[in-house]
This record gives sequence, C-alpha cells and structure tokens, in this order.
Amino acid sequence: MEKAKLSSALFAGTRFDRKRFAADFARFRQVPSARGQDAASAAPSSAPSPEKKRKRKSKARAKKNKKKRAEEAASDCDVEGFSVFKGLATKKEGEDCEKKVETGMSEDSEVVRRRKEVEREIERAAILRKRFDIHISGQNVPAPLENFEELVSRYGCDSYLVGNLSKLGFQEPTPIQRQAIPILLLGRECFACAPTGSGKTLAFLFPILMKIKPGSKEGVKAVILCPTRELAAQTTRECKKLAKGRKFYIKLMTKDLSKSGNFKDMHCDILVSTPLRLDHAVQKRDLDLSRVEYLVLDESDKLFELGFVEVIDSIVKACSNPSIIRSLFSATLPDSIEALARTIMHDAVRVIVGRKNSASSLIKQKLIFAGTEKGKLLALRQSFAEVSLDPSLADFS
Ligand SMILES: Nc1ncnc2c1ncn2[C@@H]1O[C@H](COP(=O)(O)OP(=O)(O)OP(=O)(O)O)[C@@H](O)[C@H]1O
Repeated sequence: MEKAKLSSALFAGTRFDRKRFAADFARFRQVPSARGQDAASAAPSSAPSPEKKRKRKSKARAKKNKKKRAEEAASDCDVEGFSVFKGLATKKEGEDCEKKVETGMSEDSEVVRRRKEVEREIERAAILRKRFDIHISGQNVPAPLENFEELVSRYGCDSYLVGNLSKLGFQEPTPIQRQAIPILLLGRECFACAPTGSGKTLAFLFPILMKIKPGSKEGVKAVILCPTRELAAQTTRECKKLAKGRKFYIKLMTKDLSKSGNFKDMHCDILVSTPLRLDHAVQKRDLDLSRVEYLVLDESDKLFELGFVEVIDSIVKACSNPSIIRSLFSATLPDSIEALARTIMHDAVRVIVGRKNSASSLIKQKLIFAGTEKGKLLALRQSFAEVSLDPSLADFS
C-alpha cells in the first residue's frame, strides 16, 4: 500500500493514458527485452573479439584501397590517351594497364629517339657533303666518312687495312673516298666523278679489299679495267701496297698472260687489265669471270672515248654473277656515257666532287691572250719565269 502510494506519488500530476499510448508503451516495454536478445546473440562464444573486428575492418579497408588503385590506373590510361584500356577496374586489369602505359611510353619514346637519331645523321651527312663539295643523286645514300677510323667502327673493317693506310701516310680520306667507299661497302653501284689526282684509285680498291676473301682459289673476284697499260700497272702496284699483310692474289693482265695464260689453274682474286687483253683472255683462253663480285671501270670516260664500247659490253656480259657490284670512276662524266652506263647498272648512286666535268681545284689555271705566234712563246716564257718549279702544262691551241 505504502509502495503503491509512493509510485502514484511519483506519477503525481501526470496522467498517462496507457490505453491510448498502448503501442508506444509496448515499444518501450520491448526495448529491454530486445536489448536482451541482441546481447544474447552477441554472446561471448559467437561474438567477434575486438581483435577479429579490427582485422576484418582492415581487410575491408585494404580491399577498398586496391579497388580504388585499379580504378585510378584505368583512369590514368585514359589520361595518357590509351582509351582502349577504358573501363579497367579490377586489380589485374589495372596492373596490366599500368604495364601497357609504361611499354607504350617507352615504345613511343624509342620511336622518337630513333627518328631524332636519323635526322641528326642526315644533317651530319649534309654538312659533311657541303664541306667537301660532294654532290650526290640517288636513294638512301650512306653518310660520307668523317675519318678512316669510321671504317673500323661503322663498317667492321679489319684494322690491318686501316693500318696500311697510315703506313702509306694517308691521314684523312679525300672527298671522293669519303663518299664512294661507304656506297660500295653497302653494296650499291655508283658513278664517281672527281678531278684527276683526287684519290679515286683508293676509293674503289678499299671496298674490294675489305669485302672479298683473300686467297679463296675460287676464281677471279674483282676486275679493274683501265684504259692504258701504264694505268693498269700503277693500279696493280697501289693495290699490292694496300693489301700488304694479307695473302691476296693480285694480278696484272700482261700481253703474255692474255695470250697464253692457263686460267684454269691460275689463282687470282683481283685482276687488273686493259679491255682488249681481258676480252682476249675471256674469248680465246676461257678465262671464267662468272664469280666476279666487283667490276670497276676506271677512267671510264677514256675507256668509252677510245672506242672500247663493244669490248666492254662483252666483258660486262662475261661477268655474269647476278649480285655483281659495278662502278665507274672518272675525272669527267659526259651525259652520253652516264646514259650508256645506266643501261647496265642497278639503282646506281651518282657522286660528283666539285663541279661536274671541272678541273681539280688544286690545279691553278691561267688564260693568256697572245696576238701572234711569237707572242705565245713570249707569254709562256714569262709564265715559267713567274712560277716556281711545280709541274706545269701548256696548251698552245
Ligand atoms: N687519302 C689520301 N691521302 C693522301 N694521299 C692520297 C690519298 N688517297 C690517295 N692519295 C695519293 O694521291 C695520289 C693520286 O691518287 P690517284 O692516282 O688515286 O688519283 P686519281 O683520282 O685516280 O687520279 P687519276 O684521275 O689521274 O687516275 C696518289 O699518289 C695516291 O697515293
């Protein structure tokens, strides 16, 4: 009773209509029991320990982070312009994309790097050609040599050959050597036109000595045609000097050899000859030229001028190796000869040092008008008196 009074005293002044708020009352009454149920379900046996909860949370966070990274990688692809990778969201795809982006970038920069290198090479070649007054025509002409050492570094030349050059006192290549040697080394045919005394002989001998095997005993590998016996003998001497240290068989076609040589047993790598002697040996002595790899027409303007066209034609036919490399070296290159030569050459490069058909810039020229025959002699005497003891040539026409 006392208790009931106390309780009613607590609620004094309030009227709580239990009926009216039955639903709310029920809810409030359920709270403790509901809590009790939760507590029951989270009983120590089945409820995760704080440690487990922490682990679970960190796992979920890691998963979330990975997903985020993959999404970022995919969106990076878009940024780099690789839209094909759009939509990659999984970790693997994201990683693949990262790899592709890296490779794509390196491939791209590799292409740019190579293009710049080629551009630099072209520019360097143009500067060298301008400096040495070298004029070329033809596709993909290799760069001129900067020095003889490049023959070793760029073309893998045997050092004995470059050593022989320095023994002969040749320090720097002449302009025609700078351009014609790389052309022939790359297996291209060429017309080379450079003034008298400009070192054309070395320009065609060097690639031959570099490319053919010494002492192969398989027949003639290189033929050099010269318009005169003297020039043929001189070229043979030059060739032997340059080949010193290697067992090349270098032969000059003499009259006797041409008329009575036993060419079947002859060991010859390089053969130097005048056209008639060579043609005689081919026609009458069965000289086999089918393995010739290099055919050089030296002083080609003279060869054609001297009326050797048919003989040369016959020699060209005898040199039947399909991969033969032909070249023409000359001080002048008349259009008619070039047109004739082009009919037998493949994709030939034309190299002109100085102005086409001009005299060497090293030769000083002077034109003096003399009124009478007597005056010519007088002018000549005067000229000789003025100059030093350098070799001189006078034309009285
Ligand atoms: N790089 C070089 N440095 C110095 N001297 C050289 C070089 N190359 C060749 N010579 C020398 O220059 C001279 C002329 O060379 P070469 O006879 O080859 O000229 P060429 O152009 O063939 O003349 P030609 O039209 O009269 O036949 C020779 O004595 C040769 O030894």
